[in-house]
Amino acid sequence: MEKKKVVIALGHRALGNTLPEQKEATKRTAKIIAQLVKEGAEVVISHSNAPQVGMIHMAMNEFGKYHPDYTYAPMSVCSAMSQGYIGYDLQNAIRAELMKEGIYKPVSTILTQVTVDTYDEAFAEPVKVIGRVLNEQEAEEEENKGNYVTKIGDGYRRIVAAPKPQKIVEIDAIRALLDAGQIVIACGGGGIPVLEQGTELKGASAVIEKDYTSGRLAEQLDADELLILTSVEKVSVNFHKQDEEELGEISVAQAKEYMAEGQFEANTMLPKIQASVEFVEQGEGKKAVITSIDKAVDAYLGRTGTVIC
Ligand SMILES: Nc1ncnc2c1ncn2[C@@H]1O[C@H](COP(=O)(O)OP(=O)(O)O)[C@@H](O)[C@H]1O
Ligand SMILES: NC(=O)OP(=O)(O)O
Repeated sequence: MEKKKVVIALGHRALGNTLPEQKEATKRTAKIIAQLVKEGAEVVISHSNAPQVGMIHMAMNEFGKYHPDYTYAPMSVCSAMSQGYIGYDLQNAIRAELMKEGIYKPVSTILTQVTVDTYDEAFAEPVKVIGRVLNEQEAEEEENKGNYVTKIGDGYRRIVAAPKPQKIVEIDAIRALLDAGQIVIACGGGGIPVLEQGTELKGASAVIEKDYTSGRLAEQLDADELLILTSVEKVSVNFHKQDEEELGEISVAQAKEYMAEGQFEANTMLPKIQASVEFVEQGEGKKAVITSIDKAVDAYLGRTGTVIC
């Protein structure tokens, strides 16, 4: 059995949107992670957090209404809470599945901070959708608080800045655990965004795109593979058009051509392709795979998914 160092990026489908959904979804996801471990994958897991961070932010602000000395809950604090909440469900579910398989491996969640650039242009143009669908009145209330919203379909969603990840502050701790044969959940929700100010790290009002951070994590751990688990088995060109075509194995050059043609939707598929390309360009033999959570094991074994290498 081939041992491979794999960074797994879990999307919405692997986690669900609400508390009960997350409890169930993480159990299903944990079974898949345990299968990957059985197949020889040494895994570090990162994950989405947009629904959860939005929910936490809303709950914190609701709580504040009843406390006169309450201050606005910073997005960075909500990101930290989302890492703890998702990590808690995920690490327990993975631990249980590994035990069922007779595998002993400690599983832990590392609260991970990721630096961003104060001058990142993303701060001027919020695009990252978080939280649940809002009605018109709720959207107006958010705007009155100084938050941003966008109309999607019949409703509204909150949007925040999504600056690019720079340094993963806790990378040495993540690497030490991985090297010790342990399973690590890290960089959840793209990492808690922080600004470096001298010796201090100051929380930034943003949510980092987890696909970009996952790519950065895979680079810094010198992983063999970046496995992005989303809701489609394969990436398509001409997506949702009559001549839609699913992609199997493509080269970095092909991926770049498709990106230049605008084949991938910004803020959903484009970050996955971009992160894959940047990771694969790091060195000989690196591979990025994009597939659905349900097909993860097949894709890991080379039987499906869109592979960029
Ligand atoms: N070219 C494309 N090929 C396949 N899926 C695409 C494409 N462009 C956009 N998508 C959409 O991207 C979605 C995955 O992105 P997103 O929901 O942000 O993922 P996740 O939460 O899993 O990270 C798919 O469900 C699909 O609807
Ligand atoms: N932080 C992040 O990228 O979350 P989503 O994948 O849920 O948008």
